Amino acid sequence: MTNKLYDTSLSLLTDLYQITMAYGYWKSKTAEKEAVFNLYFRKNPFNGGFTIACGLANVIGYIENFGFSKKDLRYLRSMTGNDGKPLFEEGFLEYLANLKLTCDIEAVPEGTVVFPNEPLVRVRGPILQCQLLETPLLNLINFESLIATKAARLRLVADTDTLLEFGLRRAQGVDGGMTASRAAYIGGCDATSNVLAGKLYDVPVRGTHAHSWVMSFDDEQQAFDTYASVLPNNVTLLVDTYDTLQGVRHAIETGRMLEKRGYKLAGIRLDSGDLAYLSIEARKLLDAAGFHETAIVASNDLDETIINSLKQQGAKINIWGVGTKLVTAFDQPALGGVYKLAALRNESSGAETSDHRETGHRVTDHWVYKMKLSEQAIKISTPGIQQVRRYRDERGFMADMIFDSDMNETDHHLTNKPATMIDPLDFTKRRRFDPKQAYEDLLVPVFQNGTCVYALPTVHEVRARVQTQLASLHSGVKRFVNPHTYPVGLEKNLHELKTELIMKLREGVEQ
Ligand SMILES: Nc1ncnc2c1ncn2[C@@H]1O[C@H](COP(=O)(O)OP(=O)(O)OP(=O)(O)O)[C@@H](O)[C@H]1O
Ligand SMILES: O=P(O)(O)OC[C@H]1O[C@H](OP(=O)(O)OP(=O)(O)O)[C@H](O)[C@@H]1O
Ligand SMILES: O=C(O)c1cccnc1
Repeated sequence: MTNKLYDTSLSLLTDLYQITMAYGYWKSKTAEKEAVFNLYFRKNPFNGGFTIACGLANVIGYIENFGFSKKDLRYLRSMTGNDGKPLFEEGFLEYLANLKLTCDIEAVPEGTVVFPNEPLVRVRGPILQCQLLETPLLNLINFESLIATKAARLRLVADTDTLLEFGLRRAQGVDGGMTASRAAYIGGCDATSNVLAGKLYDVPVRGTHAHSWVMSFDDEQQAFDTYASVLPNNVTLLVDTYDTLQGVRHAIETGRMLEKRGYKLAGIRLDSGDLAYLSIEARKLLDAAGFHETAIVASNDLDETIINSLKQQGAKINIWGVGTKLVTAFDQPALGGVYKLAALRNESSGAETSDHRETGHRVTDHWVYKMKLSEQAIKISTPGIQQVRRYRDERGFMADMIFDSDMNETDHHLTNKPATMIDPLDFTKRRRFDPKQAYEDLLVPVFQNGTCVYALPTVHEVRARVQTQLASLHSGVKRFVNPHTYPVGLEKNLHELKTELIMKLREGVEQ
């Protein structure tokens, strides 16, 4: 289990409207009505072609600790409406005091490559409970997935070089720093400078030293020698405080002293100036002095574009330290994940309900399917108890098909007959998948009836998963400029259900 940063209950970490809606459900006696919500995003971040799912471990921690404490309830009791009277009645607060989550939750494992419109989390349970989870789930999944994706992009350009996350000082607050360090490691960083992330999340911790160390001595050589004497087994010297190449010469002197003592100069760090030119010149000096194994670390407002450019310029950099632009997801500060109601339990037994007749849907099953209309096609939600089937062949991932795992006909269809996937942008484009085609269903059970049934992988296993997932992805999807769109579509029955529902809802609006 992931260690907790906070020991207090986080059940009030939600938007007020979730609690007022919960009150509404309780008051109108619909709190227990079974609902299904899907969490998904609509666009890959950073104009990229993929996203890395991340944040599930913290979601599990949040849910396992869910509960309204006495202090939470006291606060809710103190809340008032426009008339100055209490917002919530006592019976509701008692209900919250005894509330235990009983939801079923399915989710895509952390470290999985995911794409727009695919459910990353599916929550099924009493609507009041599902509703209370909306904001925290989005908060936890959006940010970590964003940072894991940024780190994965950095890893793609850094290739086999070492990648260090240095962002804590520029991160958005304590939790922004903590979760960013975890997600950055998962996405592909090798270590963080954040010591608490090391302790709580088992992320490896690394670091060099700051300019202040050099500035606190009368001269740079003395600063380097003293540092090396104190920590001979961890010497990476920051060489740009005064004159970078002179700093490299001083570092070489310190390296000679270290070698006499049986240690090595692990590295030098460049933090300003032309990093291509300076790294090439520094490498020449180090090599000429026999320090072939001394690494060159670079930092200074780096991101994947600058690293790419530096590599193209032939920079001799082995280790990249990336802070601000990684942990703040500088060029896109949020992933726009949303959480939408997709179905409600059909409580009228047996026969079709009027809702079903309205949708014209031919399956007389357990659900009343729900969707949100919008003028913008991208904002129309997809109904259904969604699952994602990822087909693959020997070359890697082929396509992802979103289907309704509760439609009996569909299940039968999927297991025994070729499945048809419809391109959301052009309904005439269809792909057929043989039932024997290798596949993996992405959503796995995480909570059943409120109990965690998921064996959480270690952060190291999740990090390794990112790399195997990316290796299965076509290089065109991974390129940064105009990436190829990975095929994601709706299974035919789900597509037809969605189309019928849109038509019916539009007719209803026109009348
Ligand atoms: N050869 C290069 N090609 C592309 N970008 C580079 C190159 N060298 C450095 N950069 C990047 O250019 C940006 C500005 O670098 P510069 O050294 O001018 O920074 P600075 O912050 O002004 O310097 P200082 O830290 O001394 O104030 C940084 O993001 C840095 O990573
Ligand atoms: O540049 P980032 O990607 O955010 O990486 C972290 C930065 O933090 C440190 O700088 P410091 O706080 O000392 O400031 P300065 O180097 O900009 O003066 C370090 O020297 C890096 O430059
Ligand atoms: O260890 C480092 O070099 C470091 C740590 C934090 C920020 N910048 C650099």
